[in-house]
Amino acid sequence: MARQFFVGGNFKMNGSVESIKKIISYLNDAKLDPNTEVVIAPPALYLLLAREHLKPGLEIAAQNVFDKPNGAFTGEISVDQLKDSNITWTLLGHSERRVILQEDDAFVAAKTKAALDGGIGVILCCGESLEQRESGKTIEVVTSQLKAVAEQVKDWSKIVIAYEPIWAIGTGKVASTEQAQEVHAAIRQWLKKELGDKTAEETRIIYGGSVSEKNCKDLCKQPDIDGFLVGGASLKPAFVDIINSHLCK
Ligand SMILES: O=C(CO)COP(=O)(O)O
Repeated sequence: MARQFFVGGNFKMNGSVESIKKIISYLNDAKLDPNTEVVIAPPALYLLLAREHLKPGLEIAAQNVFDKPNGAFTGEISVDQLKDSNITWTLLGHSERRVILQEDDAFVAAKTKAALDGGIGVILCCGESLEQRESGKTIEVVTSQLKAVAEQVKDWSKIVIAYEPIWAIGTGKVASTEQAQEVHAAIRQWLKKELGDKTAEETRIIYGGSVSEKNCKDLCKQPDIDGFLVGGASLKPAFVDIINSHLCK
């Protein structure tokens, strides 16, 4: 079974009511490849606005969710609150949260479990720093981030893995097609070993890190690259070209 191409737009802490409405109306009017699953992740404050305006068939992700069901957790959002707002996905484990907000593997795993248990799909981010890459630890780092989740979650059918090398995020320094394919293939190999053939065959592994309308066409031809998680370019009209890049696969 061919894996459906998946493109996520991570707006990070960018946008306003006006600019997000503009991006959404651009997406609503654009001719998008119907075979690509499209999910945008605006800041939490704009999730409902996005759901209200984005056309059906295009999905919305939170950028984070908490692992407790409700209660005294100031500043956090629960899985049930996402569901109540028709938000069907969440990003988790983004390197900006791992590094700046010091989220560790166990916390990312607990949140992944909570989201999946509640029926929310997870775009699970992993990736190495430049230092780790230069010391040959890329595969070890990425698989240990995934292993923490595999210890708590056996059913990966609602997980999309986003491989995002930290050194390529927001730097304009995209991983080469060979570098990206090598890590994606290693992740698939790891999935096969830890979770079996079916999970390895069916799990989407998408690439993130300075993806643009220029580099997406070569990247998407790689056999183990099943889509993209796009930061900066998801705020621009170029996002549509990235969504449609699959057409040239
Ligand atoms: O972090 C990213 C997506 O989650 C990638 O960001 P950029 O596309 O801006 O490099």
